[in-house]
Amino acid sequence: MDAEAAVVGPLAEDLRVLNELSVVSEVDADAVGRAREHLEAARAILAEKTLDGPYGVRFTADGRQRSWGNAAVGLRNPIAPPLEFVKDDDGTVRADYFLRRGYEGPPGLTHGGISALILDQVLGYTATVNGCPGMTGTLTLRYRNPTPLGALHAEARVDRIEGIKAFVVGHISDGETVCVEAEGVFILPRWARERMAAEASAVTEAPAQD
Ligand SMILES: CCCCCCCCCC(=O)SCCNC(=O)CCNC(=O)[C@H](O)C(C)(C)COP(=O)(O)OP(=O)(O)OC[C@H]1O[C@@H](n2cnc3c(N)ncnc32)[C@H](O)[C@@H]1OP(=O)(O)O
Repeated sequence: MDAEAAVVGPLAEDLRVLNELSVVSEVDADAVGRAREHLEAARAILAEKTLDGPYGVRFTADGRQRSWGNAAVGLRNPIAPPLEFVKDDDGTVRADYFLRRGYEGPPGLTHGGISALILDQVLGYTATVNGCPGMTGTLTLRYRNPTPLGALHAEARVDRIEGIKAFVVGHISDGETVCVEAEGVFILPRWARERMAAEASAVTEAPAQD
């Protein structure tokens, strides 16, 4: 982990813990007031200098991609569980992750929208690392069984690629039972196709160099 990650990663982790405590703390009103004074002091420090827009995608000096603001994988984003992916030799992508009690939907269970967030990211990443990057065109979910909170597993594989479209399938399980199944269509957008075509044509038309 680089030096910046070592600073901002723990901040996001602190905020994940605070998110959960906001839901489950049972301290009295006076204690909540005291905690909020500390949080206000922290907010004022962090707000001293901020970006003007979203974090976006940045690159390290050695070319690695940083999606630190991403809501599913972002190192800096306390909303992200975060997910960390492992790619198998056959192209399957897996992630073991842990959902705290702040991700609750039905009582005691994972919110269905959070499962959608995770599957969107896992399936989209799978398309990308298998050579067919694109935006989510369609994501279809089947909630087969209730999804608990806590330790969970997601995985995905490319079913087929048709030109600019990757059809990816995956699921979330609690380690034993499949809870949510997903199918996604990931499409290289028209603007990206046009840019790639323009770049290819510029290379073809460039005068030969001696
Ligand atoms: C390391 C990086 C990892 C990245 C992981 C990312 C995970 C997260 C991904 C997201 O959350 S992305 C955010 C959610 N998605 C969007 O906001 C996408 C918004 N929609 C669009 O940008 C465009 O509608 C889209 C890129 C999906 C398609 O626009 P195009 O102008 O490229 O479509 P076009 O009309 O040229 O159609 C191209 C083909 O796709 C098909 N198509 C278009 N829209 C579709 C759709 N929505 N679903 C399925 N197929 C679709 C269309 O029928 C056609 O098929 P054929 O070539 O077979 O004729």
